[in-house]
Amino acid sequence: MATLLDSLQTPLWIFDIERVAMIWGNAAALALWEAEDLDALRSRDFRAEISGPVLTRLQDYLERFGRGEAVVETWTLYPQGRPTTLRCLCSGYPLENGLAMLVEAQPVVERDAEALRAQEALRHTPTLLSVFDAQGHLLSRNPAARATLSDGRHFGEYFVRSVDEESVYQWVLGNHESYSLEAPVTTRYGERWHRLDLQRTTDPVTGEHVVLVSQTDINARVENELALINMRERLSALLRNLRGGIVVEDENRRVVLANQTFCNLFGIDAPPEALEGADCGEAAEHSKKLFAEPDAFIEGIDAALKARQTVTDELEMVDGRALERTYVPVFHGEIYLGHLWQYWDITQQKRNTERLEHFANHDALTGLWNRRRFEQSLFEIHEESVRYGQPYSLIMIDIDHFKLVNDRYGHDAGDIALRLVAEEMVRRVRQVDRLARWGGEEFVLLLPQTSLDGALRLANILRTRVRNFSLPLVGGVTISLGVAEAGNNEMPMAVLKRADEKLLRAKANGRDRVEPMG
Ligand SMILES: Nc1nc2c(ncn2[C@@H]2O[C@H](COP(=O)(O)OP(=O)(O)OP(=O)(O)O)[C@@H](O)[C@H]2O)c(=O)[nH]1
Repeated sequence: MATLLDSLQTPLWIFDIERVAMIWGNAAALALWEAEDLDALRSRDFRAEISGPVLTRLQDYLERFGRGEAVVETWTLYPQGRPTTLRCLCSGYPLENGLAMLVEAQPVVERDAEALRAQEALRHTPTLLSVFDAQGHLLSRNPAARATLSDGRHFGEYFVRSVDEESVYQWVLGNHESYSLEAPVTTRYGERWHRLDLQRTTDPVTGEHVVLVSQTDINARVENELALINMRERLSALLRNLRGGIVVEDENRRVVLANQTFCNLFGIDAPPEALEGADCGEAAEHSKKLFAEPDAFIEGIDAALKARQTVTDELEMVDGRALERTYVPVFHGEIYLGHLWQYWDITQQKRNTERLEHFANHDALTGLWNRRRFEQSLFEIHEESVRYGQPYSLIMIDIDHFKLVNDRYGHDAGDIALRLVAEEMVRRVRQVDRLARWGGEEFVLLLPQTSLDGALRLANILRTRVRNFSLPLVGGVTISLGVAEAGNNEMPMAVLKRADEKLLRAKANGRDRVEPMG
């Protein structure tokens, strides 16, 4: 019997799974396991050769062997270093105190081995593979497809939207070799985006046309793309609707995006979309003539691009408009992606500010500085005078008997008289002199770099001019003037007080005069 078994080409062996030891093997098995004789095979340590998971699997088989079942396993051994794939029929072999495993091994010819390996690869690949017949009925699936896709038996049940199903049928009918699409499909985890590659091929079993579908999950990528598109759309809508003019440039100074307000501000007739891709350097050269200082417009751009820091400046246009320009560099981490220019028409805002500033500093009736602005200037001149050791003088001026003017000719005529007297005095003083309305019918004149003599001379000239000045309706008025030169380290308010005292004296001494007498 042993001779018969030894003459078989089929390797046979009995393996004690519990002890992880070989009990017996025929001659073909000894050759396969590269053992000289049976003793060598029996004394071999198989714990080093059989992996843990395989051993666990074999131990699980014991129960099945006990029920009389056989199991088919595919193993690859390496006698003389050559891979030899074996299809092994494993069954139970009774021992005195348990069960061993009888293995009948059938070497697999190389072509079959390849097919088996390919089958194994398909079993483990994460790509979902399905085979459909030409009518779209499911023929088979790999484990990944089975685990992921819903139980649908027909191709059409894969797709969430019928439009995709439609296009695939078009392909099936159109007799093309392959077709790819990205579409939302129904999976066990809900609706997911998949990339599907369809390949027309021949069924090795029936010889009929079949369709092999391999699919991969691209949900994360599609979601990112959708989020990006969504964000870009929202951003463009935001920029388009901004009240300011916006132009976004890439790192090569090509327009990425502009809005309508930008086109309006720069007098561009084309729609903002037409600017995309335009060279901003050239466009700026072309637009510089719109600005009161064309070179400053270009220099501002160059400086901002060089510094790559957010900066804001103001530009005056030849047509009188004022623009505020802000440069904002755009970075992704360390990488410079380009920049954004923002232009606001601030003409009205500037006018409002100027108007407010004027109201805050000027007297509404005469247009002269008011007391607040005058005092500010007085302190500045005082500082200068202390620093450079230069004199300055003050003249307090009051119209004589002005109450009578009002009483006789009315308040409106009084107003006109006040304004005209102020204008007449302004005409005579120097550019550097500061005439202000101190209040009521009283004025104050600040004369930088002027000593008492010069101030007295001017005071008399003013007195004469006003006295000789003809006023509508009223006829004429006279003024009284008190003059004081600032003393060393004398505070401005003290100088003012002295000038006021002189004015009171001029009034007391008969009006239409200057005190001190020159
Ligand atoms: N029309 C007009 N009158 C003003 C204004 N401010 C002050 N006055 C008037 O100026 C007059 C000043 O009167 P007073 O302070 O008595 O002095 P005066 O009549 O000029 O007499 P003397 O200064 O002593 O020469 C008052 O009648 C004020 O109502 C103004 O803005 N418009």
